[in-house]
Amino acid sequence: MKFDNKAVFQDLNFKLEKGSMTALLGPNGTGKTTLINILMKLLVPTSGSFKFDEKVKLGYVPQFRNIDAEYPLSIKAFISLNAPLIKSKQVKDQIHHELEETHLLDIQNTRMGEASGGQKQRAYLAQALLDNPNMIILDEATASLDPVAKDELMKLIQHLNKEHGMTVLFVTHDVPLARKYMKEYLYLNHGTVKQGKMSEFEGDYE
Ligand SMILES: Nc1ncnc2c1ncn2[C@@H]1O[C@H](COP(=O)(O)OP(=O)(O)OP(=O)(O)O)[C@@H](O)[C@H]1O
Repeated sequence: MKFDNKAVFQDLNFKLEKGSMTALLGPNGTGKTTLINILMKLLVPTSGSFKFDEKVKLGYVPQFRNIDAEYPLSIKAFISLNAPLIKSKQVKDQIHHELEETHLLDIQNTRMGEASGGQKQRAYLAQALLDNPNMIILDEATASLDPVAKDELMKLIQHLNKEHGMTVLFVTHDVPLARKYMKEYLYLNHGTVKQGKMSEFEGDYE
């Protein structure tokens, strides 16, 4: 991938297996977000190609960013933004199910603006789950969350992987967190990528 003739990375060659849990690691500015944008087809690579199995359905949880304290929608209404305006019983049931799955049922009427960082990220996850993805990409979704909220989100991701076979690609700078929850790593640095088992990841680039 090049921007203005400057290569961000080249000769990337990797494969993500169905049901894998991969941390996408790398120093600032090495192209993690660029790579994700390519995978999500938001960016076209300068050259090269990639292919998803035709059964792959992608979901996405964005980087943590704070929502205005005055934001008027409830957690439930926010999640429902990703559902048709006129909601069939089936859609209503699914919203209920995703609220339950992400442990937000009891606080579904709390305003998003008042929710904690962890609750907001779980709401983004619930919103993504409404599309029934079988692969989920998380872009620094735990950055700036406190340790308890990080663990809660990661445990949920782990549950989705174990119980629902969800393939996970998790962009993070948090190597200890990746060691705790991820099974594989992709390490982007010096314009190329290394892949391996998270338990064998050496190096602390921070
Ligand atoms: N649209 C763009 N036009 C020009 N340069 C870009 C564009 N998008 C990204 N870049 C450059 O590409 C490089 C990779 O950026 P990217 O945001 O993908 O890195 P990153 O690994 O996600 O960084 P971080 O860890 O800080 O989030 C950077 O040097 C960035 O300035």
